[in-house]
Amino acid sequence: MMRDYETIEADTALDTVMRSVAPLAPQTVSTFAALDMVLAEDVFANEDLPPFPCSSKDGFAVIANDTTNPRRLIGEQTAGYIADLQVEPGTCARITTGAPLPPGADAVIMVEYTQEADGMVTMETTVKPRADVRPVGQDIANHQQVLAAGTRLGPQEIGLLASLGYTSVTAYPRPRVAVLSTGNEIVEPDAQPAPGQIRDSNRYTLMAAVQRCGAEPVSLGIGTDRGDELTALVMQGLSTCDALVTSGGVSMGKLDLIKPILETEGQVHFGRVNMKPGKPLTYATVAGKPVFALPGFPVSSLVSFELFVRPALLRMAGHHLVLRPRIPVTLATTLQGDNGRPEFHRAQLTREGGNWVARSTGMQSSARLLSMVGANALLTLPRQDKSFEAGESVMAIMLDYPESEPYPDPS
Ligand SMILES: Nc1nc2c(c(=O)[nH]1)N[C@H]1C(S)=C(S)[C@@H](COP(=O)(O)OP(=O)(O)OC[C@H]3O[C@@H](n4cnc5c(N)ncnc54)[C@H](O)[C@@H]3O)O[C@H]1N2
Ligand code: MOO
Repeated sequence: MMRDYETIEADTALDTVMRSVAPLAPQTVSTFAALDMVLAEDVFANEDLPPFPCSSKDGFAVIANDTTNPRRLIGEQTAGYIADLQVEPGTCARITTGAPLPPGADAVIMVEYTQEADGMVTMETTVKPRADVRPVGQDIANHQQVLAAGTRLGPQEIGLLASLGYTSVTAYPRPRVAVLSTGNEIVEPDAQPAPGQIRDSNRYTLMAAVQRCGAEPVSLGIGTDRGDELTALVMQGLSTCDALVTSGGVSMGKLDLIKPILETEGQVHFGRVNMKPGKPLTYATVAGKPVFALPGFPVSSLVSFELFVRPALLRMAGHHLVLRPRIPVTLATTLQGDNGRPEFHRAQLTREGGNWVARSTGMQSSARLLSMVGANALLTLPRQDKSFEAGESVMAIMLDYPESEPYPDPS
């Protein structure tokens, strides 16, 4: 006999999920495979950068206060080694950008301000001491803290770590997430469905969504509606992964087996949420790991993922910022209200005259994945009898910041 699940509000459901997940144990990872991972340690410089005084221009290394003109060229210092040169009054050395400043010199004059003839260099301007010289430690001083634990590693942080020789760092690992499709009617996308069958889209949608939030998807394939088979797949997923996401089989049908399996193997925290789409969304923990049993309809599963699974996976990966931005938007057209459940209405936002304007993606059936295609926002429409009027302001969850300006046609 299936337990009767209380319907809870979406906010309460998210709270329940977020309370039960924690960041994974930090690991040592390659700096160069850590894009978008979260650093779990403070990082300090172990050397000065630049490590030697060097030129920031192509020109001549000189003694700034020397008044001799022209000066004798004693040699050249290019980047990558130390030449045997000593700059003294009356002399100068050719130098290139990034090359070490020869001993004796204290400034660089750009080649543009000089004339060179017969081994002599005429300076057409004066320079001050330290001009165009990058001193030791100017960019980073030894022992300085350069990154803080909790930082998300982007291109610049990865480059910074490389510049200090840190080829590995301690970071929160990417959660491994098992993804399972369920249902007797579901077949692989490359199959020709027999009458009554449909192709699996959810597993591919959800694995892509897992990857988008920086986690690692692991396919568990398709499970048919048999208790023993589904139980084995659930346990297999949890034995190798940090979280499990299933789709289908959580509603009221006689073959909707997922909830009872999760009840037997672990603890179901909720099994029904007051939202459209996604009402039968079920959340459980089994062996201490989160299990998200998403509804089978393709839009219901993806919207549920976006609202509940994504923030949980981000928290497991050590992120502090886990929620999408919420902004007020103006409706371009009238939308019918739903007096049954609060709705997450798929829409496209565009920037018009300083406002974000929302256009519905059309028919909002939970089966119609096209209602997600092109959507960059979910309008959060409260439950109400009357319609939402064109020009009215509603709140929206931004799914992606859309690029807001086209690049002018170069032709
Ligand atoms: N008597 C009731 N029936 C239903 C209720 C209800 O409250 N009482 N809730 C409805 C709502 S709301 C939803 S959402 C669905 C969710 O049901 P399930 O999670 O059990 O999903 P299924 O029945 O297995 O599938 C629903 C639908 O989606 C198709 N599907 C399933 N998996 C996939 C997949 N991997 N790829 C593509 N499409 C998939 C499946 O064939 C069905 O058409 O329940 C309502 N029913
Ligand atoms: O809650 Mo269901 O997701 O509306 O179709």
